[in-house]
Amino acid sequence: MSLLERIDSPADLKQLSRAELKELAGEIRAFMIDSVSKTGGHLASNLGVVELTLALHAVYDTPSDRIVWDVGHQTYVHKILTGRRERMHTLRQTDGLSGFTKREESEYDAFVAGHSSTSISAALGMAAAAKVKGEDRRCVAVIGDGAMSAGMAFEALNNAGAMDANLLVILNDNEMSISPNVGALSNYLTRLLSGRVYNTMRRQSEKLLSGLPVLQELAKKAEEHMKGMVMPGTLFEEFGFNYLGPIDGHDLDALIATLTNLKQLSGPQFLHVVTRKGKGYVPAEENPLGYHGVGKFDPAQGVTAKAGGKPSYTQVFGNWLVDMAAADSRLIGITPAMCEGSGLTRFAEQFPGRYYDVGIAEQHALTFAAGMACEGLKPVVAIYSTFLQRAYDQLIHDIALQNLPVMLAIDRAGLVGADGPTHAGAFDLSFLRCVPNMLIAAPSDEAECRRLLTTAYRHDGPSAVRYPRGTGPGAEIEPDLEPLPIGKGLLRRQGRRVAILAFGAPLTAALAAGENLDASVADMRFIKPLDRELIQHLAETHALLVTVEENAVAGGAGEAVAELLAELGLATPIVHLGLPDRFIEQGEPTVLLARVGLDAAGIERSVLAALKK
Ligand SMILES: Cc1ncc(C[n+]2csc(CCOP(=O)(O)OP(=O)(O)O)c2C)c(N)n1
Ligand SMILES: CC(=O)[C@@H](O)[C@H](O)COP(=O)(O)O
Ligand SMILES: [Mg+2]
Repeated sequence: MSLLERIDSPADLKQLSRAELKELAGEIRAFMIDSVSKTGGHLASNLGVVELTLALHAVYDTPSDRIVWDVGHQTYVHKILTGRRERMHTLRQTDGLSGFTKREESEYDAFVAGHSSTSISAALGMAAAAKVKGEDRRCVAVIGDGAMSAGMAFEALNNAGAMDANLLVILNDNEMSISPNVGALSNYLTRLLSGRVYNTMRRQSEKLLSGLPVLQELAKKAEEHMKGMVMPGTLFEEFGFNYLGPIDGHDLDALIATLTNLKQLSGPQFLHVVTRKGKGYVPAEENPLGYHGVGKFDPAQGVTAKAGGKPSYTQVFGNWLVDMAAADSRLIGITPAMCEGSGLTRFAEQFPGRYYDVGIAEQHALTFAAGMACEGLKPVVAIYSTFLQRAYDQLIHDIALQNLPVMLAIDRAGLVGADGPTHAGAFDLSFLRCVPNMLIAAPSDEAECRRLLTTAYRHDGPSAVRYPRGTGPGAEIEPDLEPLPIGKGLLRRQGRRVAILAFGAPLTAALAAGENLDASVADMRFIKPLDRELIQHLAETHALLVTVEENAVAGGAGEAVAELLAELGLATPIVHLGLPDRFIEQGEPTVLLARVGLDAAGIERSVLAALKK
């Protein structure tokens, strides 16, 4: 029996000798590489935190002590150690384990994550709650150097450093976000590690430590291991934390000794740990970006690039951006730390002077774009629907209120599959369409995507084009940069009695359902402004209208159509198909769409049920 097979909870871990823990780290890595190669997942980040996770569960008394993992994409080791090893083959699959932390899944998951930079706030809240309730527990936030760059992390540090909360923040510094980390904080951390700050600080720390017996002891231990040092860190000390580190995050002895000491200290503590993303699997160490999120792969071969096939919507956007940038020197491309995922790689290479990765900073990304737009430039912010949620006030207050020509290229609109509810783009149509001045479009295929991108870009005001993760139906893309008429849809199928109004990607399923039902089917293209004439015509010539969208029904495009019918005084019955009023778990996209009735069969069923009524 392997050591790993003996671990069903952190209590089992505490029975192991130090040598066994080290052996276990190797077993966990081998297990994870094998497991993730079959399920897909965030491999590199997890390989980097094996020792840190082991040390945390060996030292802290979980689940009573709270460990809050930032983003939650690096919690596979935590899952393996907390009774979920045997379900790891279901990770990110339909009805399987979540790829992130999830409170319903385990009492060891202290907080739900998926979006970054929330861990310090949440752990601080827990620490403050423990104090209010008179409970004795430690609260730990584990945050990556990428996640640390977000404003929210600094809001939390600002609050925590001035509070007497028993909070430990562990900065897991691997010099990577998804792509290489960017920004002044990242430069600062690099300087800290390079020793320039470190050496000066070390001299100061010797003085400072003379009055602190526990820290002195800790310093000695760390020195014994020749791996780590104790020193005050300028920035984090200024925020009111005791800063410790940097220590080697793959040295179990140093980690356990340090955490054991820190556990005894009260007040805000900050531990800087240095790890290597992808540690222990050479292809991932050499290419942490390529192994941040992987699909299934052969571990012996590593991840291989797939050639050919239909371009994804992301690629359609990326190609359009390069072409439009060549045509218009005012175009600026902005990403909040999602260069590859948003399809900006070619643009970044070809137009480095007009490309901005602003870090994990969605709010800043939008206001930064607004500033550029004020000066006559044409910013395009490439952003996932789910992360745009972070920047809502910036959209309203800094962009729409001033009617600035900032274009949002909203990727991952609708259900996203394996990432699940934290990453679903379920709400953008609802929260965008109530904002004055917005132009909002949703393409139903790749060719239309390119044309709607041009339409939105040429529009002199705020605009958004939303498109889904993955590929579309495979439409032939014209290379030109021709816009479409704003607020005009297209009747794609003339039928009888029933008119299906499709917004964006669901058009393909709507057309299939329309064939079987002999229904009219319209490709609406625009959510705002709506095609009033087309809707009025369809309402006057059909007995039933059915709207279809991959967005929450509540507040979505369908409700916009209903509002228009009411305004026009038309009483045509209308049915709204879209995402229901609950969060949709992760799974195979086709399965999920079928479950929410947005595949062809589901649309057909809903229409027939409505006709019966
Ligand atoms: C608000 C938000 N924006 C963007 C992302 C996408 N994202 C997920 S992980 C990640 C990089 C995080 O880097 P870091 O915290 O250093 O963790 P690492 O992957 O290096 O372990 C990004 C940008 C996100 N999850 N949440
Ligand atoms: C954890 C995180 O937020 C990202 O890594 C995300 O999982 C990427 O999603 P895509 O695979 O859709 O780019
Ligand atoms: Mg990192």
